[in-house]
Amino acid sequence: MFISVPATSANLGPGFDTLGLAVDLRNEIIIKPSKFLSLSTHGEGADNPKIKKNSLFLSIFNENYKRLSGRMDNFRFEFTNRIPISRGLGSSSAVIVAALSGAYGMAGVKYNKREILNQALRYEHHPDNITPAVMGGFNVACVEGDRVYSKKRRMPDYLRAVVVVPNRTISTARSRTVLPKMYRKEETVYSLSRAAYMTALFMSESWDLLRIASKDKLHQARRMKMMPELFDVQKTALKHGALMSTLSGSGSTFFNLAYEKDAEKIAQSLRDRFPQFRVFVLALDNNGVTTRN
Ligand SMILES: Nc1ncnc2c1ncn2[C@@H]1O[C@H](COP(=O)(O)OP(=O)(O)O)[C@@H](O)[C@H]1O
Ligand SMILES: N[C@@H](CCOP(=O)(O)O)C(=O)O
Repeated sequence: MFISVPATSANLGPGFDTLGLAVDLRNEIIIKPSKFLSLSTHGEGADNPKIKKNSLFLSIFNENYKRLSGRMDNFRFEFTNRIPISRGLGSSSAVIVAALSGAYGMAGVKYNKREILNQALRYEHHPDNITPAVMGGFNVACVEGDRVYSKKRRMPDYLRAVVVVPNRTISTARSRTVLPKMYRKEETVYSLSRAAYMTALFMSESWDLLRIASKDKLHQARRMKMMPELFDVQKTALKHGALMSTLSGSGSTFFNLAYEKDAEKIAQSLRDRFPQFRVFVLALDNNGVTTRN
């Protein structure tokens, strides 16, 4: 079984825990029956013993494979990781979605993407990464009980994501602990209104007002203070024509949306100013997780 799952950029500024989109940077997993458990890992994290153990993937795969098949069998897992880890590109969501897709596939149980998404919610309680990782495209999502309610919009091929990946990680869990427990009404309305406006802009493909819609007062600035050079990344991207420039998820990556015609120029300006960071120009993904036997 072959599984491919995209990276995702969540929040998109004010859409904390609700807005997110998928980009064409994918982890791939091959699963084959085997006499004994064997793992191989290439790419991101391949030199990290904790990542190589793949405990997050294996624990979710084994739990759900047993739930679905009633058996515990051995497999060979071959991981090709292209999604930087703990950088705000939804690497944990990609693992969760891939493990669930693999468990259903290897157990021979028919499933749809909505089932995978609702199962993924058990492992990651904010839906803004898992939803685009499953569905692809731009998604607005909310949670009611144990279900995700979401709406997808396919992204046009004339847009690109210019992502700046710093050389330092930010754990999502730790990054959430620095956020306040309470917010002033003004801050909440500031972000709430822009998240709603951004959704309307994405759904109507109105790209030229995203700079207004993508401002936030709930989480972004507080997180960027953990890596102050990110303020300069944002300033540089906007100066060179980015449609919007936001912290990707909990960071450290910065997500810059651009027209394809401007993307390379923006990327080069960022590479020149931040040679210590990786800069990728990526197409937007509309497929989400895909599998084939
Ligand atoms: N390719 C991978 N293989 C194994 N574990 C992974 C992989 N990607 C992510 N993880 C797990 O997810 C954790 C990162 O999750 P998180 O801090 O939410 O980062 P991100 O912002 O990328 O989602 C890692 O510490 C690891 O436990
Ligand atoms: N809404 C979450 C998104 C986390 O995204 P990730 O890619 O950093 O895991 C948050 O802001 O904590």
